[in-house]
Amino acid sequence: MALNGKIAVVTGAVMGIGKAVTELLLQNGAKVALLDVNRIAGESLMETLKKQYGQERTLLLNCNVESDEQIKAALQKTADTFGGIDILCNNAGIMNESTWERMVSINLMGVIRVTYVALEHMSKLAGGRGGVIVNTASLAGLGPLLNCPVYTATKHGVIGFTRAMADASTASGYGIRVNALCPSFVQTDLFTNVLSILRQSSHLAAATHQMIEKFGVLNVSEVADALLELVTDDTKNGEALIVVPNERNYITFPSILK
Ligand SMILES: NC(=O)c1ccc[n+]([C@@H]2O[C@H](COP(=O)([O-])OP(=O)(O)OC[C@H]3O[C@@H](n4cnc5c(N)ncnc54)[C@H](O)[C@@H]3O)[C@@H](O)[C@H]2O)c1
Ligand SMILES: CCCCC[C@H](O)/C=C/C=C\C/C=C\C/C=C\CCCC(=O)O
Repeated sequence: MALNGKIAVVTGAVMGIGKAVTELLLQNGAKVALLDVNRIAGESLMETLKKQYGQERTLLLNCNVESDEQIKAALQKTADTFGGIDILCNNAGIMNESTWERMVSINLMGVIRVTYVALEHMSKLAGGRGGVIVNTASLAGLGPLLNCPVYTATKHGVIGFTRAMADASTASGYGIRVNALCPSFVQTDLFTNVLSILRQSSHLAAATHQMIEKFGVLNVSEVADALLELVTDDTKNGEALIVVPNERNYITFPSILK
């Protein structure tokens, strides 16, 4: 898919990975609706983006992915303003094991909520043009992050949802590819904040630090580049792309159900 003139929605768009993805989509000619709950960072980012990419290519929408009402309003506003939706990046996510129900609601249910509303705009069966959805999962969607069992579960859930939606799309003719991105640790506020909690606590801290040493820490632009591959490569559907420093790999899943 060539990106020039395409219309993208990014959730969790104003910080970290979402911000880098937004900037890369804009650099490649797309228009981007930025959905986020952080109004202050959002408004400050919009000032910069409008100066750099013009007044008409970005839209900041206050949208909590826990709210169906806000999601519906945000996607309708995007479609009305830009003329449809071609690309959805489900990226909003948190890591907080002590408020784990909220984490499930954002990390997994948020992806499901936004996807179902987006289908009404994107699916060829609903009058849309088709397109592509990329879900930011994690390497923790493919194996355990030992002191984050619920986070691990949400990301496994995102990968399962991604693969089932990809197969459903092919079988039903939605015209939408659906893929998951699985980065290892990434240098963002989420990572820094969680590390500071980790330092104060936990007999599992040493094991986690070993994992961080083993995998290394990505910068956000490496992650955004990998996400762009999943958006632009029309052969990719139902894929989970692992991203670690200096390396990307597509997962081969067992073929029990095929
Ligand atoms: N940082 C990492 O090490 C890492 C690694 C792999 C995957 N991920 C995943 O990448 C995604 C982005 O993480 P990040 O590290 O950039 O985090 P971040 O905290 O830097 O940015 C997250 C963004 O999401 C927004 N957000 C949070 N809750 C929201 C909600 N309910 N509705 C809408 N927006 C909301 C925040 O305001 C923020 O702008 C998450 O899904 C995370 O699980 C992160
Ligand atoms: C090899 C798996 C890589 C997973 C990356 C994951 O998506 C993001 C991780 C970000 C930071 C993780 C660092 C340490 C986690 C350890 C403890 C966190 C405790 C958090 C809590 O109790 O809420």
